Formats: sequence, structure tokens, C-alpha cells
Amino acid sequence: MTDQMGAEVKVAVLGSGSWGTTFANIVADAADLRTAEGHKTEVVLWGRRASVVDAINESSENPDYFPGVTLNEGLRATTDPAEALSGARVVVLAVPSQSLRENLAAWRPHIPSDAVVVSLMKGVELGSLMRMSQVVGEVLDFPEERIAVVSGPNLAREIAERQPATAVVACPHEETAVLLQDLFRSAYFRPYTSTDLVGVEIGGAMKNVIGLAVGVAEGMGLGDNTKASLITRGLAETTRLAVTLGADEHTLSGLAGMGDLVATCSSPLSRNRTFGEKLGAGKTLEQVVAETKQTAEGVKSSESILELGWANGVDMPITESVVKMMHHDLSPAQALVAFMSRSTKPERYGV
Ligand SMILES: NC(=O)c1ccc[n+]([C@@H]2O[C@H](COP(=O)([O-])OP(=O)(O)OC[C@H]3O[C@@H](n4cnc5c(N)ncnc54)[C@H](O)[C@@H]3O)[C@@H](O)[C@H]2O)c1
Ligand SMILES: O=P(O)(O)OC[C@H](O)CO
Repeated sequence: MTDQMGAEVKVAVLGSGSWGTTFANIVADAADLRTAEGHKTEVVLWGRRASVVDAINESSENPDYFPGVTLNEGLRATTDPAEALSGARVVVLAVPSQSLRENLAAWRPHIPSDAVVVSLMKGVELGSLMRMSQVVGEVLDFPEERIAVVSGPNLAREIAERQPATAVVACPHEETAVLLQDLFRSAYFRPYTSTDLVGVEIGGAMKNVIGLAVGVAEGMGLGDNTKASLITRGLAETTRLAVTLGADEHTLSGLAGMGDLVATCSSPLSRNRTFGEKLGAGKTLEQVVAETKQTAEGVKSSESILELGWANGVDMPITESVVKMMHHDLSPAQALVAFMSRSTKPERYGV
């Protein structure tokens, strides 16, 4: 990337929550690798809260999300979006999906017009039913070769601890994906490239919904057959939707599809799975919402994803059950009965 963009590249990461902090740290660690090759990468993290920003600048730690984890000493943070974005060649977005449009509108005057914008978010906008890259394209009026996404089995805590992980960097313009792959590659983070933006984004958004369903099953005390069934049929549902929207079927059996689904549905670190588990164990929705401090994207995105499925004639039975549990007072026990009593069908139907 540095070869294409000059010897010095500034990367702005907007959002200093769980994934924004971790991703900024990945890029800062990756920058150290390239210093030896004569390149300089500056990484600046924007956060809303001064206490978090100060802690990152003064002690290389984000105590709210990762107490005890030492971040790269070269990582700088600021509460000023203009400062973070000034001269940035790459702008990475890590805020909740439903606030992205509003955030981008505020940041737009400061985003350099020749920057590449990268979405880390795994959601679908309520109302517009747009994927995050589409929201970026609409608000910023950027061409598709300068909008990319990163997705995959990326539980932030593990990666903040520098445990090995892989991901997919997707952009319809392969050259952009390759440039970003180089910028984000570190000793413990291995990005692959893809040109299938639709498949990668739908895989990321859908795994949160299926993660909620698997969490509910876990909370109800159900076993591995049930969870494997939900994961597998969840992948079928994800693939049906993604392919209908133009994705390559193979993307959904890759890291941003099956890979992320497995990580999310099997890990107690997943906020979506944990949310579902609490509901399945008998807590009320209000209790679970009150206890959930971080973003569980599937709760809201389940609604927009279901609408997207309906608008495109795609059968989404698991998503429908999740929406009813999250938003229409269907109990986990009722959802289970409704799901199991659906009409029987071939394993493969639809696209
Ligand atoms: N945490 C992970 O393991 C992980 C991994 C991959 C992708 N993601 C995705 O990354 C996105 C961000 O998730 P996260 O884990 O960082 O969430 P988080 O809840 O940990 O952090 C969200 C950040 O956004 C800020 N924020 C909240 N509302 C805001 C608003 N209205 N305007 C501006 N900032 C706001 C919060 O203060 C916080 O700093 C989500 O789409 C998520 O699915 C998360
Ligand atoms: O904690 P979750 O459920 O948002 O999942 C985090 C990551 O998306 C896993 O890849």
C-alpha cells in the first residue's frame, strides 16, 4: 500500500470500542513490520470518551474494554474527528451499524476525498435495508473502488491478546483489497482478499442473528445436535439470502460465512450468543438489554435482514424466529415449537 500511496500512510480508525481498539492495534502492529522496509504508517484512533483516549495515549491501554492488554505504543488516540481524519489515506469505521449514517454525516467534511473507506461493521441498516458499504457509498458518494469491508472470525478479545486469526478484506476492485491486505497483515492477523462484497457483508450480518438463536438454545440447556442444526440451517439461510442478492455461494463457506458463524456460535466471548443465552435461560428482554453494554448487532439487524429477505422472496425461518423473540414477545419455548413444526422440505431449496 505504501508503495502505491507514498512512503507514509495515515490510517484513521473511528470508534474506540471493542473492535475499533483491537483493529487499530492490529494496524499499528502491522506498521512495525513494514518499518524495516522503509515505510511509515501512522495510526490514529478516534473515540468519544476522553477517559479512554487519555488512557490509550498515556498508558497504551483501553481499560474499559481490555484491561491488562498492552496496546502498541505507536497508537495515538484523539476525541477530535478532524484531527484523526486530517491527511488520512485510509479511514476505518467501527461504530454500531445503526449509528453509522449519522456519524458519517458529521465526519464527512473531514474525510479526505481521495481516502479509501473500510467498514468493520456487521449489520444492515433499519429502514433503508442497506449494507454498511452501501451506506458509506450513499453518504460519502465514493466510488466502489474506494469502499472495502473486513470481516471474518474475529472475536476482538482474542485478537487484542494477539492470538492468531484470519479475515477477509473485500472490495469489488481487487487492487484495493490487495493494498489493504498488505496494510493490515501482521504477525498474528492474516487477511485474505475477496471481490465479493455482498457475500462478505451478508455473512457478517447474518452470523449475529444465528448467534442469537444458538445462544438461546444454549441458555435453554439444549445440546449439540440442536446447536449444530441451527448453525447448519443458519448457513443455508445465509447463503440463500446472499446468493439472491448477488453473492458467490462459495464466499459463505469461507471465513466471512462459515468461519465467523462457527466462532460466534461457539464462543462465550460473542455478545450476540451471550445475549441469546441470557434470554434462553429465562431473563426478560428488558433485563438482557439492560445488562448488555457492548453492541450486539443481531438484535436490531435481525429486523432489517428479515425485511431484506422478504423483499427478495427469501425464506428466513431462523431469522423470523429471532425477530419474534427479540421484538414481539415470542418465548424461546414457543419459538422452538414453531420452528420444529414447520412443513418438511428438501435440505436444499430456493437458490
Ligand atoms: N467486537 C468484536 O469482536 C467485533 C469483531 C468484528 C466486527 N465487529 C463489528 O464492529 C462493529 C463495532 O462493534 P464493537 O465490538 O467495536 O462495539 P462496541 O460496543 O464495543 O463499541 C462501539 C463503539 O462505538 C461507540 N458508539 C456507540 N454509539 C455511538 C454513536 N452513536 N456514535 C459514535 N460512536 C458510538 C461506543 O462508544 C464504542 O466506542 C459492530 O458492527 C460489530 O459487529 C465487532
Ligand atoms: O461479539 P459478537 O457477537 O459481536 O461477535 C464478534 C465478532 O463479530 C466475531 O467475529
